[in-house]
Amino acid sequence: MVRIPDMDDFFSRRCVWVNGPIIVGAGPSGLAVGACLKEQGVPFEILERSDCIASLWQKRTYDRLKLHLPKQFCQLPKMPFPAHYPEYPTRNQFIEYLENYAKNFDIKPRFNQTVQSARYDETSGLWRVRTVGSGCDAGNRNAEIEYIGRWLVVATGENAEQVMPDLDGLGEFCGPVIHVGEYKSGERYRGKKVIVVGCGNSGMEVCLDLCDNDAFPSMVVRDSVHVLPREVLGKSTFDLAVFFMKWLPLWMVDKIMLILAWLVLGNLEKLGIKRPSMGPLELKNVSGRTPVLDYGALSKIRSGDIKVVPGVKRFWSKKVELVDGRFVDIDAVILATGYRSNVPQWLQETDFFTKDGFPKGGFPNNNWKGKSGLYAVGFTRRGLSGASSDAVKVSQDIAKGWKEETKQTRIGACHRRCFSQF
Ligand SMILES: Cc1cc2nc3c(=O)[nH]c(=O)nc-3n(C[C@H](O)[C@H](O)[C@H](O)COP(=O)(O)OP(=O)(O)OC[C@H]3O[C@@H](n4cnc5c(N)ncnc54)[C@H](O)[C@@H]3O)c2cc1C
Ligand SMILES: NC(=O)C1=CN([C@@H]2O[C@H](COP(=O)(O)OP(=O)(O)OC[C@H]3O[C@@H](n4cnc5c(N)ncnc54)[C@H](OP(=O)(O)O)[C@@H]3O)[C@@H](O)[C@H]2O)C=CC1
Ligand SMILES: O=C(O)C(=O)Cc1c[nH]c2ccccc12
Repeated sequence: MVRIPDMDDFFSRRCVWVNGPIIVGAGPSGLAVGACLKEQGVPFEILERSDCIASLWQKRTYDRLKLHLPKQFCQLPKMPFPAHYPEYPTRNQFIEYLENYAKNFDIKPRFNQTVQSARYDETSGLWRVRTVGSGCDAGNRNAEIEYIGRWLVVATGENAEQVMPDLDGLGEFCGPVIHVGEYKSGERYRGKKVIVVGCGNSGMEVCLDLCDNDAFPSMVVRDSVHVLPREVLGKSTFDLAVFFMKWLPLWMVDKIMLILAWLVLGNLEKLGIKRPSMGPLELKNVSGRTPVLDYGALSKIRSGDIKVVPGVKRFWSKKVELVDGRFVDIDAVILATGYRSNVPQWLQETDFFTKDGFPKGGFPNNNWKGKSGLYAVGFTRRGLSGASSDAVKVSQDIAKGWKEETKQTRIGACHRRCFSQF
């Protein structure tokens, strides 16, 4: 990377030339592309808004979190998990693995660099990526830098921003309100009545954690949700789904999943949990809604320790009014209302990315490659295994282009040297 002093512009924004791809995000996706590029000898720069790698995992996940999928579906390319890791590594083990991954491939992201805009300059054929310094480093804070390069890899993730729904009356509620991204453990909720809005994997597990800490959770199920057993006869449900998908069409695998769920978990409608009309895998494909893998929340629902309630009508200072007209006294609110991509906030491009911040086309089509050197990694709705497969494809494609361009530059330089002799 070369700093070009005479390109500092009128507002003294530094410009930095990147001889290779500019990667936005140092989560598992960004690290995986980095590792694959290193192997091919392609230089790159990773820009990360936080002050550490995998900030989602380090800063926005709760203490008891483990990977929901068996480890073979969660490892990144070219470096397996250590053999002593359990089938479902803990959050700390996963972070340790990622730290070692970065160290092993000598990946050094530029931290505290929030990408604010990225646009393709047709005239020069280059991407111009503007960052603003963030974090506590006073020298760096608010400093603007423009990174310029031939390729741009979007690796900011499907979960870049917390979804904070505009719930009626929430401003009038007197107690604490947090998004689940801020939740660490149920300790501070001991003895408290807590409403958890949302019943995805986060909402379910937080309710379980609240029970384990002697709190009294009510979980909002506003519509319907697919709950599947984590394992069937000691075999991971996800593993089974992947196995069946090799031989059978999706709708048939969905039917099998539902039969297995019914056999292991029984009929959930009695518990106030309706299933969507679409099957779990099809729904994940179409809308991104991940089926909940049951970690023990269902038995707490059965025992009445977790109350299932319908949608929220509005909040009052110390209670919540539900759509069925009931009022429930509450001390705290946890919004487990999901996440969204932030790509539309900074990427000035509408050909490849939709307004939801996902690449067009959808998995397994070519949703990793756009035009003019633009790429996406980690938007397949297939978790870490999808990110890994994207990273391999993207790095190979970029390496091909990079080698081609450097060869041409060398030939150009050679021509210039030859001509200069005359
Ligand atoms: C609680 C939770 C548990 C999960 N468990 C699993 C699991 O067990 N198995 C599985 O396969 N998947 C799981 N997932 C899915 C998750 O998406 C992946 O695990 C993984 O984190 C995706 O990696 P990523 O690099 O694409 O995105 P992220 O991990 O979100 O990383 C993106 C990075 O980009 C940075 N960034 C964002 N915007 C900007 C910007 N404008 N400028 C600079 N940097 C920016 C972020 O700070 C972040 O560090 C889980 C998700 C959550 C929320
Ligand atoms: N260990 C693991 O592997 C874990 C993995 N994860 C993953 O992280 C990702 C995010 O999960 P999660 O945080 O649960 O988010 P999800 O997007 O999966 O779930 C969000 C939930 O909030 C509900 N919701 C959204 N807005 C409202 C509203 N206004 N009123 C009422 N309910 C609302 C949704 O309901 P509706 O469906 O009706 O829109 C849904 O139930 C997922 O991919 C998940 O699999 C999360 C936790 C643990
Ligand atoms: O946790 C996520 O977000 C994932 O995408 C991984 C995942 C967990 N459970 C699943 C069920 C179907 C497809 C992906 C997942």
